[in-house]
Amino acid sequence: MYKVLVMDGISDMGIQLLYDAPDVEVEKKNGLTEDELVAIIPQYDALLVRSATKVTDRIMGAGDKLKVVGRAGVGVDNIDLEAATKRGIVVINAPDGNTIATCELTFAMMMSVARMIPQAYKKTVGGEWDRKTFVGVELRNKVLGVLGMGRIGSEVARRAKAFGMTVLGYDPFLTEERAEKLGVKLGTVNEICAQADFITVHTPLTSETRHMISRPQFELMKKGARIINCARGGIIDEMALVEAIDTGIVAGAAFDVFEQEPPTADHPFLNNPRIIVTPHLGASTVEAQENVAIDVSEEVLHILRDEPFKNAVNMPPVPANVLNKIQPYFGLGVKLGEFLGQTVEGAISEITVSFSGDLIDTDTSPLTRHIVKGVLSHQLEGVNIVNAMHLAKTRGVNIVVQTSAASQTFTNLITLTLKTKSGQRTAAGTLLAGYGERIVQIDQFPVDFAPAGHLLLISHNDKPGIIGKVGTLLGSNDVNIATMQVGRKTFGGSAIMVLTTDKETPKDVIKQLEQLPELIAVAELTL
Ligand SMILES: NC(=O)c1ccc[n+]([C@@H]2O[C@H](COP(=O)([O-])OP(=O)(O)OC[C@H]3O[C@@H](n4cnc5c(N)ncnc54)[C@H](O)[C@@H]3O)[C@@H](O)[C@H]2O)c1
Ligand SMILES: O=C(O)CC[C@@H](O)C(=O)O
Repeated sequence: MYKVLVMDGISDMGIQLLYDAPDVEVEKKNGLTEDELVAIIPQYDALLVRSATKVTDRIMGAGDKLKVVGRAGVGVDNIDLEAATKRGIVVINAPDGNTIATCELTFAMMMSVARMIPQAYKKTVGGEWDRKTFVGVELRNKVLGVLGMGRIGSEVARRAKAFGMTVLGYDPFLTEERAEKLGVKLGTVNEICAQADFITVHTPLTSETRHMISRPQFELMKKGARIINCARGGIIDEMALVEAIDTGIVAGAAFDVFEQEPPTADHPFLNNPRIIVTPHLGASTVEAQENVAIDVSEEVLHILRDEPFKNAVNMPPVPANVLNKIQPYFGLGVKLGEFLGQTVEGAISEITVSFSGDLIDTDTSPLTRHIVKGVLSHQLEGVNIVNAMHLAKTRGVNIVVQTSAASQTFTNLITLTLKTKSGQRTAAGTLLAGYGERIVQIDQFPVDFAPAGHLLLISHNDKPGIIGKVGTLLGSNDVNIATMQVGRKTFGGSAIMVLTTDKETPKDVIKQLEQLPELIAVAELTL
């Protein structure tokens, strides 16, 4: 008999499947502390949670029989994935079940912010009959900017069209064909900020999306813009928003999520008459809670019964013989993917991986998953080696895997090419005895550096003095260069420079570098 512990008030209707299973015993509990969970978890084979329970390393460490942790929802920020993977515990989520609920909350928020419904309600029930203060705006003929056009963003865009809005969208994975199908015009974040009357965000919270709307973006906005965040706290800079309201740029905002949840009593959103708030209710509908609970229950049963499953967000076991051979390359594969993934702009349409040397006569698919994970990790939340291929496929990214008989120079070589609308970029990496992971080629240029830390990738014209100029500019801005690699094909032609710096290069220093006449492009990467 498998024992399943269900926390956080997950829908009973949704887990009926588990109650009905002859080989499962279900127990429901709420509000346990970490210590209490650590004490009881050894009895259970599966743990189901929403977002309230933090599934920590300690809890999983105590879960002697624990095979699976199920998250009834999308975000797995409350589960220590690394700890689960380390212990062979499968973590599953339910990515589709709350899309409509969150999309509809976004619309409710957009209409509420347009018509100030919560503020009007508060005054009316307080005994005031104030019809002058609450003159709102219509959605029809307005421009809606949608940042993040995945499951929820696409549904929001569809509904906005029905309201007669023009929709501008931005998503690094949105191709023109898909945008056209959705009736969405593509734009950059800054273009959208400058043109939209309403802006809604639907991205994960990543290092790239944290504060993607901050003071510079607010400064671009039309007077009277309205902002909605039903995705994750931190995508919009909360303090910059309050400032933009105070200076009259933003007319209103609606937030379901906060940088810190719950927000403290003195949070500036809580007493601002232009900001309406809800306590992370995006997924809180009867239907969504049932959907996510059904999805997660089905998967938990598959995993407990050793049947195939699909929504794992962490690592599956790899056969020992394959693992022994290819495990040493996993780190290189991820780094190579992360490196090249950060150098391309726009939607990736094809990822080509070519293995040569020692890597040709083994099953490289787990290694390919690591590489694809690395490529996608800057754009997508929760991407890992279990779901990387699936995510690439659902976003229309074609994956080509090739082997080439031998590498003339290296005993092993992984060559990665990413194709986008604006062209393609290639990088190759090798595991070098005594030196570890090295990137040895970028496009047509031979290089040799360790893919780690803060990097500056500079394309430039091979002119005397350029290295000195870059070095002086960085040095005078207190950016210390740890290593430097220069690659060129011909004297005086185009060339590439890869610098490792001891700290992140500030954005204004990048701008100064870009102004050097010999420089073609500068990219700042962190690995
Ligand atoms: N408020 C709630 O209760 C609630 C409920 C469900 C989901 N969510 C959150 O909503 C967000 C969207 O969920 P989803 O199911 O649509 O996810 P999704 O993965 O389907 O879509 C996210 C999209 O963001 C895009 N993206 C990544 N980086 C970007 C960037 N820098 N700029 C623009 N776009 C970028 C991705 O390409 C992807 O298409 C997530 O943060 C999720 O955790 C909140
Ligand atoms: O369980 C919840 O209510 C949170 C839902 C949401 O944030 C998610 O990521 O799915």
